[in-house]
Amino acid sequence: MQKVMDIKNFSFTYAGAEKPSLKNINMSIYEKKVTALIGPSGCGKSTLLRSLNRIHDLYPGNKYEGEILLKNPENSEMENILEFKKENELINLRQRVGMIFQKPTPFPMSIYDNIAYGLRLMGKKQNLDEKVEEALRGAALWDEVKDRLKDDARGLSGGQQQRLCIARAIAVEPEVLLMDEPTSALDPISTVAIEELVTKLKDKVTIVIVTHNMQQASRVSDYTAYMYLGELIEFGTTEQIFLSPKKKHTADYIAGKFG
Ligand SMILES: Nc1ncnc2c1ncn2[C@@H]1O[C@H](COP(=O)(O)OP(=O)(O)OP(=O)(O)O)[C@@H](O)[C@H]1O
Repeated sequence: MQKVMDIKNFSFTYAGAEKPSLKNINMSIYEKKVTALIGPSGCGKSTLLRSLNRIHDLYPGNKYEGEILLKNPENSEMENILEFKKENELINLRQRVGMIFQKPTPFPMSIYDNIAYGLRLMGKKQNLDEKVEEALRGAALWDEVKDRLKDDARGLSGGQQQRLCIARAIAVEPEVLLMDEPTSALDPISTVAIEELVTKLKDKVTIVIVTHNMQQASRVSDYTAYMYLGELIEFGTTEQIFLSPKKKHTADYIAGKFG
């Protein structure tokens, strides 16, 4: 199995906080697989996810220790993203490691421009119509919006907006897609649509997903990381974590005894 990211002895402390929110995390993210981060509220799932594309750095003063390595697709070398310093390195990183948030965040512009925006920014201005269509098809939204591409994206339903955000993210061809509880604001039908999409997308992109919903983790992921109080308690294939966890702590959480 190919690793696309490798997290080594990673600790993270928020600016002004006394204690680290993540302590000595070691785990790998495997290419074209879905990895779920699970654990009770406050255990550090979102903090870890947001470290993977340095989105924390939109606020200054956070402290990173250890390494987060990302495979360079051109030469397969693993590069430490914690060493990226220049603004353009970080912008490029966030294009390579995209992010989908809990609440859909469409830009205040048309459906078409939501997708075209990032492509134009990257100078990918040729065959824009085809690229927009491909991204919307990839996010299973094309049929629903093809006759209203010029309409304001904010007029879409919540589930459609989330798929639009996924289309926007995949349009710039990221290597990894981070999803922070992408269905928590959605109804059950929209949730099923996003879960099916996650399964379909892994042909093209590696996915890391934070979820509170254990059934969701077991349905969509190949690997699962169980976290507690800022530490990684257990990491393994989803089957192993759910059916034969090695640690009692993991077993108790999966059995719903706490959290
Ligand atoms: N901006 C911040 N500044 C300081 N501490 C923070 C900040 N954001 C989160 N924390 C702390 O970091 C720890 C991990 O929080 P995080 O949001 O990553 O947990 P989580 O597992 O994603 O929780 P939830 O499931 O409730 O979203 C918590 O103790 C939290 O209080």
